[in-house]
Amino acid sequence: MEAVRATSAWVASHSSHVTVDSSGIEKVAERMKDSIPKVEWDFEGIHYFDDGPLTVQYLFVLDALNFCFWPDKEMTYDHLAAGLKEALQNDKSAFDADRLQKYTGPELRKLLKWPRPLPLEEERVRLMHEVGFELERSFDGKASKLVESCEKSAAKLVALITSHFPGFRDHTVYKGHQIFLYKRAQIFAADLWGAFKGQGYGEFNDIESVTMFADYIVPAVLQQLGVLKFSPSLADMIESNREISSGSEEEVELRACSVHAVEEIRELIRRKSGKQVLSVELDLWLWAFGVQCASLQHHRTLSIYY
Ligand SMILES: Nc1nc2c(c(CN[C@H]3C=C[C@H](O)[C@@H]3O)cn2[C@@H]2O[C@H](COP(=O)(O)O)[C@@H](O)[C@H]2O)c(=O)[nH]1
Repeated sequence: MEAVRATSAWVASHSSHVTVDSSGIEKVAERMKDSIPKVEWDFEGIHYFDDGPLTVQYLFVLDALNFCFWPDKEMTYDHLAAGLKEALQNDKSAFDADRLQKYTGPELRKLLKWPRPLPLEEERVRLMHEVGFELERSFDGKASKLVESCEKSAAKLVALITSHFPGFRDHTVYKGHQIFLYKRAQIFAADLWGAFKGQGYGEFNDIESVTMFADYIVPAVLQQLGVLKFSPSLADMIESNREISSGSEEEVELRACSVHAVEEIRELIRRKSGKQVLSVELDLWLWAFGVQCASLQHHRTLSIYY
């Protein structure tokens, strides 16, 4: 995750459309230095959990599909998480590696009880197949094996996932430099940590190395908090719901500056109070705040990464 941190910092220092505002960072750090409002993982009560390997399989499939909800206002992350949970409760073998490789678009819709095509449905199906194929080829079909082989290191887990599963390789080229964001690979490590409460499959000795998850909700929250400032043209694109293309300078800056800003907030809290705050905790607080804010205007990019 050092690569995510370093390359995001590089974007922030060469940015043309997004600025990380130091007085905004100061305000948020000051507000949070004594206590970060604690948000429970699964505060929504929508995720499958049985304290065993099937939960790991569920979370891996969930995070393989954890992207691009906005084109259909009603299909949200909550629907996906709850829909996959119900599917698994009804059929414990629904996410077996051989089954994952066979789903069609209409079957996935049926699984999620969704009446119309899902956003980026073909990509979602392709990524399910990829997960099933590679789990079967390299990990006896089990996401739990993948996690076990990382010896309690989130950094190793992210490296292993991104080397085996191309769909998780969330990176881009910005002003000639390769930038890494690894949103879905990192959120899988954080979901394990949150679901298993830092024990068993969720025990990581280096959870502090995980950065925030560069999605489309948190950048908008950081802007509302005065931490990110947008150029007039970018602000106009977001306000008028104009699509921002994947890999454009604007899109990379929105995501990378968010990662960098959360790292700066975390560092400032450490200097002010001596407390080691995790980016994962800051992220969950910011995200939960964002999804509960109905008027939040976020950027719109068609992407399989977030
Ligand atoms: N930064 C960040 N982004 C996150 C999450 C989560 C869910 N995390 C779970 C883990 C424990 C909790 O209890 C949460 O349930 C989803 N997303 C992103 O949001 C967007 C979907 O939004 P909407 O259109 O409103 O459904 C989409 O890009 C999705 O990838 C997070 O935690 N952090």
